[in-house]
Amino acid sequence: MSSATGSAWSAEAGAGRLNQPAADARFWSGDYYNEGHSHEEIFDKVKEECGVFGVFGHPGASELAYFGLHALQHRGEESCGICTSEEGAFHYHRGMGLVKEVFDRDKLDGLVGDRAIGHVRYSTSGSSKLANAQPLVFKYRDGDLAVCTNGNIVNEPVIRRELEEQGSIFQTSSDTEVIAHLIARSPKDLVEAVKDAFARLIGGYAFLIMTKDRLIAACDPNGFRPLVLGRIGDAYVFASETCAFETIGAEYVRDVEPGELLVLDKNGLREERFAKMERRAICAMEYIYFARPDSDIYQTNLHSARKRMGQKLALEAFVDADIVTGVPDSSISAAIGYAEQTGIPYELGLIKNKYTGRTFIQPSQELREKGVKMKLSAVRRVVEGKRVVMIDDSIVRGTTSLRIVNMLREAGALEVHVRITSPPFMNPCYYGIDTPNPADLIANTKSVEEIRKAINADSLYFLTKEGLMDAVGGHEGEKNRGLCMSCFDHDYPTQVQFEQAKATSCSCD
Ligand SMILES: O=P(O)(O)OC[C@H]1O[C@H](OP(=O)(O)OP(=O)(O)O)[C@H](O)[C@@H]1O
Ligand SMILES: NC(=O)CC[C@H](N)C(=O)O
Ligand code: SF4
Ligand SMILES: [Mg+2]
Repeated sequence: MSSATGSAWSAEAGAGRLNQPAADARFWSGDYYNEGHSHEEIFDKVKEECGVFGVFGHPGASELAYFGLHALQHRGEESCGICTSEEGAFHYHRGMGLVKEVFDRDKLDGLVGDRAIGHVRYSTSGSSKLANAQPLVFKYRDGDLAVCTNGNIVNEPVIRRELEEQGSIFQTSSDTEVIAHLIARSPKDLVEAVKDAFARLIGGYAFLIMTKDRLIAACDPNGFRPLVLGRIGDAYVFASETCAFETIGAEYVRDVEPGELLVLDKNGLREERFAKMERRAICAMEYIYFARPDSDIYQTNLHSARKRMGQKLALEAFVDADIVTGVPDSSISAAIGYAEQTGIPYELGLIKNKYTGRTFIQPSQELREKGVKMKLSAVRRVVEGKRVVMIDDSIVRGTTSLRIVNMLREAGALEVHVRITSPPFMNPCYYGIDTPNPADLIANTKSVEEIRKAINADSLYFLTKEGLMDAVGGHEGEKNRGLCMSCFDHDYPTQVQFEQAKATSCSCD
């Protein structure tokens, strides 16, 4: 095993151990809180996205949606909703919070019908409020229409403005609403109207659309967001991730292809297209971080892919150490891979408190100042006196790494070497991930050596794009072998400048 040298994405401390005070001393002193910043702002980072779930032809549609959404909860915790259809009559319930908080037996019993679409949300377009919770439900000339999406429509501000100028009145500030308007205004048959509407969109999205007699699923022409089709008995199901199928006992059939439109009605399943596949650009962060390890994307299991990322990291940046530890939960798989490849034992050096949600009540000022300790703790007896390799999936603002490195040192680690299973995250995402302001992305303003110093690590290494692509498997013969990596390389697969119009075109929140 050789150690990597000369990579633009690696840095090592000079001779001797780093014992400088935490670079982010204001965090530790509690200044941010004292200045009135909320916990959410302080901990603001790349947020997950959204999850969609659909059922067609099952008497227990709302229950399946409930369990499916519960399995997809990691994709969005702000709000959720389920809309069912019973012979053309729609029933729906939406609320702010987690699936288990928003729904109970009574609510589910009220959601009758043999078809449903459901959603868990992290907002990317339009603020986090009930009006923007999905599925969005409308009445149009042919009856009820419900829509939900995972993703982001880059040119939504332009379409919204155009529609407003033609008289449309929007009920929400969500980008998802434009598709409903485009469909409703078209004189064509539903499927043709939906195809025309999608043809107008630029961005990354996985949509589910339900009308009185149809359920339609569609993915953008680049395939940024995952969407899978499954079967349970005679019924069809759709989900953002296959883990939802495991939960409800459905069988995976296939992934929905970029530019594809699947239509379910009384005649069964029809496979159509609204666009030819553009460059395939599946979100690399799905493989690195967002999706659950027990899910598969294009039949690649996420735990296995992450393990390979860890193995690649070991090959690219070996460091002599006593133990390898992963930052729970998302980096455990990669840490196992790094340990397997190097022969350095994998240890549980860090523990995550599973009861820490995003919106926990802030207790005393003293505890708030040590906020991170509510989420993660170092296992002193495991790390004390050890040289530790710490694997994480990403460094966004750098706050997590800094806190964890310092926590490991406080627990007695002799050295802390940080290995990251993604390239430096330096550009914003326009395709359904809520990223901090580019100026707050640490890799946007700092070199790898500067980041290493800022997070107080003995060495730091980011997996190369090539290592990442090999680990994922990719799709031979296509540019980037089928992954979007724009947040690492700024090579956006679609136009993105519309996004900038947002601030000026839409005054709503
Ligand atoms: O550099 P930062 O801005 O701190 O962000 C990076 C961290 O954020 C994510 O973890 P997070 O704590 O959000 O959740 P997780 O428990 O799902 O990994 C990610 O896994 C990194 O650990
Ligand atoms: N994270 C997402 O996929 C968000 C979907 C949609 N853009 C919204 O904000 O509601
Ligand atoms: S820019 Fe990054 S987070 Fe956004 S879709 Fe591409 S890889 Fe995923
Ligand atoms: Mg993490």
